[in-house]
Amino acid sequence: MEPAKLRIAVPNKGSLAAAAAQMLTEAGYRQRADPKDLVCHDQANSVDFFYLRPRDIATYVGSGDLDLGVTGRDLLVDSGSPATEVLDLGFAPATFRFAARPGVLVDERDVAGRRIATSYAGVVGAYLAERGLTAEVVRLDGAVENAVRLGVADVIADVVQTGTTLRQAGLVTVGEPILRSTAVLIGRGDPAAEPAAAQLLHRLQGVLVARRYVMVVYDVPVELLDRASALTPGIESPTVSQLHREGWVAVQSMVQRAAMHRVMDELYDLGARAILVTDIHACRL
Ligand SMILES: Nc1ncnc2c1ncn2[C@@H]1O[C@H](COP(=O)(O)OP(=O)(O)OP(=O)(O)O)[C@@H](O)[C@H]1O
Ligand SMILES: O=P(O)(O)OC[C@H]1O[C@H](OP(=O)(O)OP(=O)(O)O)[C@H](O)[C@@H]1O
Ligand SMILES: [Mg+2]
Repeated sequence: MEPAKLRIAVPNKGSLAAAAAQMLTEAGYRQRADPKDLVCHDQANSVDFFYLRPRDIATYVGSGDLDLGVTGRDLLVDSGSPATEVLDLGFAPATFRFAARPGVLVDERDVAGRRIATSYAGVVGAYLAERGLTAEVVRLDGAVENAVRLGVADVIADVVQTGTTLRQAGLVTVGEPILRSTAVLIGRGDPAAEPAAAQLLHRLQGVLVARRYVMVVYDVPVELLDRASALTPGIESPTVSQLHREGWVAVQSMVQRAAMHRVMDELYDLGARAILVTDIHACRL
């Protein structure tokens, strides 16, 4: 068997794993059938996928042993690896923040001199160093919200998504997030220089656009076409086709999913009819 042209790290479990595999599947790549598999060969695309702990992915990509990887921005920063962010994949959004018992800290600078529990010692260390603050960093593997209750630390620095875990532990966030994270594709150097990597990048960008946009089709009297087009300018320009009915045209255009209902209301109020919205399964702009 010929060696694969591209070797990619994918999270094997945790918050990123299912969404990463889903996105790669939508981009046309083969993913493992069994969640215990360590490797998946995608022969058709000449790609090998390696399933690794998300925390280790930046290490493999930074060393050049793997070409690309999917991980969290916070994990990339924490690793100190020379790997860099290639594409924001949008899923698994989370903030990374300080938290303590209510009233203990007024702002972020008050973490100085405290014991800070975290499983992201790299992120916290860099934050303190940048601001010239000193504090004792207590490294833990997880469930750090318990550290205050158990007396190991005064402050925690951890991933916050819904805030439920913090509330349960009786902690409140302090100041602005230390960083905002999402899942990212990481690489080394210029990944687009390698054709197989450039293709993966294009396919993932296509998935992101397909998720962000819907296709809107509607009929409108020709004298309202300019105003309707202004509501649905699309990415390039809307497609306009002749209708059999005299004086009417059909218009087709990509619209941001988040704006879809507002745009439909505005089109209807303008006089457009038969407004249909469909999902985009894949695209290449
Ligand atoms: N609610 C969340 N909890 C933890 N991580 C989250 C959450 N939402 C998004 N993430 C992101 O997922 C990544 C952490 O994933 P990881 O698999 O290491 O942790 P996990 O889901 O807590 O799994 P585990 O702790 O079981 O190893 C980080 O990039 C983090 O920002
Ligand atoms: O703001 P929330 O929606 O509550 O999510 C954030 C919490 O979820 C994660 O913990 P996880 O369950 O992964 O356990 P861990 O600390 O052992 O990793 C993370 O470390 C926070 O504790
Ligand atoms: Mg966790």
